Amino acid sequence: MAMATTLFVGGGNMARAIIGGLLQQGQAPTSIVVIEPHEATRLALQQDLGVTAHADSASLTEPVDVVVWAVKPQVLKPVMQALAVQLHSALHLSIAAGVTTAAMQQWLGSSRVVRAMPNTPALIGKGIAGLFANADVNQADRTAAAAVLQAVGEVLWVEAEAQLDAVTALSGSGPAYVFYFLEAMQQAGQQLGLSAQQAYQLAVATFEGASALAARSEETPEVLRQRVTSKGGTTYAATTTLDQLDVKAHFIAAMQACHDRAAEMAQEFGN
Ligand SMILES: NC(=O)C1=CN([C@@H]2O[C@H](COP(=O)(O)OP(=O)(O)OC[C@H]3O[C@@H](n4cnc5c(N)ncnc54)[C@H](OP(=O)(O)O)[C@@H]3O)[C@@H](O)[C@H]2O)C=CC1
Ligand SMILES: O=C(O)[C@@H]1CCC=N1
Repeated sequence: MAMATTLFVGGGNMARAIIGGLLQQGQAPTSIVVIEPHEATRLALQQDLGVTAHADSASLTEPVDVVVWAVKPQVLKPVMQALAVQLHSALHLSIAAGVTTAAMQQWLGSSRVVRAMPNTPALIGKGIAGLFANADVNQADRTAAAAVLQAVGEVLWVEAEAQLDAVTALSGSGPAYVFYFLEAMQQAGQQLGLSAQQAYQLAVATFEGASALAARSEETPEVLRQRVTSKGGTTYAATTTLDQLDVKAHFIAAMQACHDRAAEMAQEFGN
């Protein structure tokens, strides 16, 4: 029998991304088990990644060290409660948006709970995840939980649990804003006479280049923006239009809505 160390409950998009990272880091496929009710998803995980996937916990015979909870927040409570006794001795790492450590500790009857907010660039090892654990969680458990997410990118600990809702508004949902922006740039490029493919290539390369420049530069984004903006030139025409339309304020409002939804989900799915 394989010695299981990591169990994923829920084998969807995020679970798959993290499992891929763990395997790339050299974790043996035999040490990763997934519980996933959807048969096609189970088969894909087994065939593509070589991990074991069960339909439910009845077939779970392996000992489990770390459980990664990767189901939707809506179903987390009943799923956790159903498996709490069976997984009592494990360290629990939840990636579900909104749901608090206090609620999960209660459902699991365990204090060994770490909460994380990862993002989908984890799929290519370029994720960033916010992590939170309350004072009950010891250093060894914090390190073990962080190691799971470090397999797919950077990690950032926050001091207050509420800050995870801000992490959600920034980096958790953030990739969607970037893709939204790419869609807009592609659409504009086409309207301005480029092909869809040309516009997309230019937009993606611009995002990649500008992000890499920001990451390497010591300057603020404001200064970097000013360097693109020649006096009376084209960028100025674009950014003054953005300012006139109050795009920054609208963007901040969108992120506020994201943050507020995360906090609301804690009430909706955490009781
Ligand atoms: N996607 C993202 O960018 C991010 C997501 N998250 C969080 O990650 C979690 C998972 O999200 P994501 O991967 O996108 O969602 P998915 O819907 O892709 O994955 C969830 C999976 O859990 C399965 N599932 C449902 N019920 C059970 C059960 N009882 N036992 C085991 N598995 C079950 C679902 O199967 P079925 O489809 O058949 O219901 C599905 O395959 C969410 O809590 C979300 O808040 C966090 C950060 C970023
Ligand atoms: O949209 C969501 O609820 C999840 C959490 C962060 C990204 N996706």
